[in-house]
Order: sequence, then structure tokens, then C-alpha cells
Amino acid sequence: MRNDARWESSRRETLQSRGKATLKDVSLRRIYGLFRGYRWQLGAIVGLALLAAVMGLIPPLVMKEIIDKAIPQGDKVLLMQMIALMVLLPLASGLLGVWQNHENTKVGQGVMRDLRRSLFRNLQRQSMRFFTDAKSGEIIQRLTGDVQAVQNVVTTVIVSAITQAVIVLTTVIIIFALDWRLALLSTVILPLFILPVRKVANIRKRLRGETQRVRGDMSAQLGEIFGVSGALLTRIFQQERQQEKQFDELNQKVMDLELRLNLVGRWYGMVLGILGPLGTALIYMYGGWNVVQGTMTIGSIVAFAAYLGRLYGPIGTLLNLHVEVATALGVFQRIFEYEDMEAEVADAPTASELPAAAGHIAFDRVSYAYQQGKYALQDVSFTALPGEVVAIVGPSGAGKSTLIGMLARLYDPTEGTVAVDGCDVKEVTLSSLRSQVAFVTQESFLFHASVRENLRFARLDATDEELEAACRQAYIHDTIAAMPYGYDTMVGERGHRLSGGERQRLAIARAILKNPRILVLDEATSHLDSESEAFVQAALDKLMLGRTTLVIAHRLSTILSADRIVVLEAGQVVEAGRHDELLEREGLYARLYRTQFAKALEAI
Ligand SMILES: Nc1ncnc2c1ncn2[C@@H]1O[C@H](COP(=O)(O)OP(=O)(O)OP(=O)(O)O)[C@@H](O)[C@H]1O
Repeated sequence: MRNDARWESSRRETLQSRGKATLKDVSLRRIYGLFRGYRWQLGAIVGLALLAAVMGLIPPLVMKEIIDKAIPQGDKVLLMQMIALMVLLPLASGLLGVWQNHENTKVGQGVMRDLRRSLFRNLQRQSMRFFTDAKSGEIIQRLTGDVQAVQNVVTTVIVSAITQAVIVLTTVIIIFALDWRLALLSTVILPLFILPVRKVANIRKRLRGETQRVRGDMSAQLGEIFGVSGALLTRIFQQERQQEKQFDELNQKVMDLELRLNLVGRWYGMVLGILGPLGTALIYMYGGWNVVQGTMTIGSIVAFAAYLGRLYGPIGTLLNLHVEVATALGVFQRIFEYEDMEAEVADAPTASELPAAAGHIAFDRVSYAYQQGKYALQDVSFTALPGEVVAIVGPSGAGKSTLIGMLARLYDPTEGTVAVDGCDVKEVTLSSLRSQVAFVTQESFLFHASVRENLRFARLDATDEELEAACRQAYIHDTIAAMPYGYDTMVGERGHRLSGGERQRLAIARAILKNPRILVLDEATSHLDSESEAFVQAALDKLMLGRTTLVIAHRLSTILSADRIVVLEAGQVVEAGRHDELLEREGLYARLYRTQFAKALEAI
């Protein structure tokens, strides 16, 4: 119970902190809107449904002919004709059914593909803020699990609605034409069908929404636990048991909810199942009475009873569809929530292309708050001239990562401006800005793909020669060449088959391939062995040549050679200048220098 509450509250927090996950519209209209692009297929389905419905009307009439005419009149030819119809009609309607089913599936799967695509696109537009707040497992669950959960509705609802409505309509017409008294009698029980629908729909909607939420929590938990970092943490702190317990609780909850959902559906199905025969009994009672009186033929009653199946069955299905849609509304709500999410960072409508930059960077009174009122950066101003190296130093949590992220608009300032060559970065297109900025961060992520593909991520059209040249410059070519399959060697999800230093040099090779005017570095705090460190440093020195560089400095050599050092504390610039000047001031920099960089100093 405690764990449930924990997951639930963290989920709520996630949504709240994201803030932008506002839901605009979860109406049936919007759901039907998903089918807008499939008008032709839907038209074909309606045509086929009409044809099938008309054909479905014939068998009871055939029976009526056999019972009331062919047999009493001894008309063998008519009998054989009717028998032939009895055999051929199902064949024809079977073929139509296959065709219609194919069209249905095409529409249904198409709608699901569109939904996944639109969610994927919107997720790609989101700023980093969204991803730092969300759990990756939950994102995957919405994109795959939730879309899958509405599959039934999407693939069958529209088609069933059309087919069943056509069947009901044609049947109503024919039964009134056959005998209006019997027809009226058969509609007496219809209100009994409708009564439970609303209640069942509401219960199922609530249960379905809850199930998907628990499934989302489960995916989020699995994503964390079985991610490399989570798995490592679990083992080191021996929390396997505890995690198993948490998982069991969620797992059990999914089972219980699914059982309840199923049971409600079954009860409802049973009620519908009882009502059908009730109607038929009424017809036989009243009809039978009339046959005894000689005012009705037996064939009429048999045909009528057969039509009732075509009336009650489809009405039950139509009502059930309503329940299905209502059930799925909870899931649609979760899907649309992601579809409607506004991107925090996006191209302005008037955004222009940033021309090839010289690399002049200016932060002007920049502030940023992750949460309202809690500033991670406040009033930060500094400049970097083209080709300069500006080192950012400061204690942990001072806002260094937030600051460098602003340059590529990973975050937009809450106040103030960041400008490249005098252009406010908010006024240029994201693509033209980001193509001129490269990041080399502490954690160099590698996809589970070959070394070559990982390198090409920086520039898809890079030739093999260019890849190799970049790797030579980054001092990583020899290591790659010595791997079992050279550049085609697969690296793990996080490149765990490569050492920290090797991963960093691959990241540097990527930056070289991108060849940006502006470079953003977050130097690794973890100590590489001195040989690896020397390689990384040499590779970085080459990379920085001739580019404007903003670097979160952890190395002595970087701060000593920096053109300017910006010292951050609690989100504010407390000092700025060159190493010697700052040291003389005996302020925060001098203190940091002695504590953070002292070891490196001793080593010199
Ligand atoms: N996604 C986030 N949501 C809320 N607060 C955040 C988020 N990311 C960072 N912060 C807060 O913003 C402040 C600055 O964080 P930032 O990561 O920029 O500091 P830093 O100087 O890079 O720290 P470190 O050197 O430890 O990496 C910190 O107080 C941190 O707790």
C-alpha cells in the first residue's frame, strides 16, 4: 500500500512538474477525427457492409418460402432453388467478409500507426526539461502499450458501428413490413438493453484508466531497475528483494484490475444474452397464438424470430461499442495528453536561419528557474569572443550545466537573453543554431549500434575516410582498428564495452565530424588513468583550436589556459577574469582552486 502511494504520488509529481501536459480535448469527436484520412476506405467499408446487410436479409425469407410455399405446394423446383440460395449466400457473404475485414484492419492499423507517429513527433519536439522530469519507461508505455490498449476500439469500432447500424436499420424496415404488430412487440424490451449501458461504461472507463496508469508505473519501474545504472545500484545496495516486493504489488494490481474489468464485461454480456431470448419468447407467444387463431403463418413467425437475432444481436453490439469507447476514453486521455503537450523550446514563428557563426557568445542578465521562484541561474552575464575559451567553475549545484545547456537552447532563459553573433538564440531556428554548436559531455552516450553508426550520428553523410580522420585526430582510431570488427564493432547500450576514456574520445571524434564554430565541454570529473587522460586532453586541445569554447572546467590545464574564468555560486556570477587576477582576489575562485585543483597542482 505504501509503495502504491509512493508510485502514485511520484507520478502525479511528474505530471505536475511537467506542467505543460494539459489535456485540451478528449471527445468522441476527436477520436472519430482520427479516421479523417481514411474516408475512401471507410466508404468502401460502408458499401460492403450495406451489401452484406442486404444479403443477410435473404435467408429468413428463403426459409419462409420453403415452409410456407415450396413444401405445402410440393414445388420441388422452388425448393431446390431455395436450397441453392441457402448454400451460395454464405459463400458470397463470406468472400465479402474477407474483403471487408482486410479494409477494416487497414484502417485500424493505419490509425494506430498515425497515433504512434504523432506521439513520437511530439516527443521529439520536447525540450530536455521534459525528459529530465519524465520516466523513460512511462514514455515507452504510452507510445506502445497505450496505443495497443485502444487497438480493439480503433480497429473495430467504426466498422462495427457502420455494419451493425446498417443491419439494425434494414432489419427494422423489413420486420415492420412483415408484421407491424410483431415488430412493435419486439421493440418492447429494447429499453432493458439500454439501462445498464451507462453504468457499465463508467465503471469500465475508470477501471481501464487505472489499469493503464498502473501499467505505466510498472514500465517506469522496470525501465529504472533494469537500466544499467539502476541494475548496478540495486546490486550494490542489495535491494533485489525490496524491488521484487514493489514489482509484485504492481503486478498483482494489474491482474486484479484486469479481472474486475473482465468480470464487469461478462456480467453485462450475460444481461444482454438473457434479453434476446426474452424477445423471441414474446414473439412465439403472441405469434403462436395468432397461428392457432389462423391469422398468421408459421413461416412468418420463424422468419420473424430469425430477424430478431439480427436486431437484438447488433443492438447489443452497438451498445457494447459505446461501452468499449467509454472504456478506452481513459486510455485515449493518456495518449492525447502526450499529443497535446506543448514544446517548451520551439522555433519562433519568425525564426530566421543563423548564418555561419563567427562564434561570439553573449549571456545578458540570464535567469532560469526549473520551479517557479527557485532560480538555478540569476542575472548571469558574460561574453566569449570568437575563438576564446571561457571556463565555468563553481561548486556542485551552482548552475553550470544549466548555463551551458542554454547555448544550444536545451533550456530557454526565464529572463534575459543568450546571443550568438548578436542574434538572440530564441530568434533563430533550432536546427541552424544546433548545427553550429557541439557538446562533449561527461557521460558520452553511445547507441547500441556499430562504432561507425555511432560516429555517423554526428553527420549522416560523413564518408568512411572522414570518420577515420576524425578518429585519428581524437586519438581513438588505433583502439577501434584493434577491435574485433574494427569500425563495425557493436557497442553496448551505453557503450559499456568501451572504457570511460575511449567513450570520451569517440564523443570528441563526433564533435570533430560535426565541425562546429562553438564547442561546449563538460570535462569529466572522474579520473581517467594518466595515459588515457593525456590522450583525451590532447584530443580536446586539437578540437578546441579555432573555436569558441565554453567549458565546465575540472582540469587545471583548462583553467590556466582559459581566456576568461566565470565563477558561479548558487546561480550567480560571483567573480570573472583570468586565473592570476582571480587568485589575487582571494575569493571563491581562490578557495576552489586550492581545494578542487590542489591535487593536480601538486602533481605538476
Ligand atoms: N530537472 C531539474 N529540475 C529541477 N531542478 C533542477 C533540475 N536540474 C537541476 N536542477 C537544480 O538546479 C540547480 C543547478 O543545477 P546544475 O545541474 O546546473 O548545477 P551544476 O553546477 O552543473 O552541478 P554539478 O557540478 O553538481 O553537476 C541545482 O540546485 C539543481 O538541483
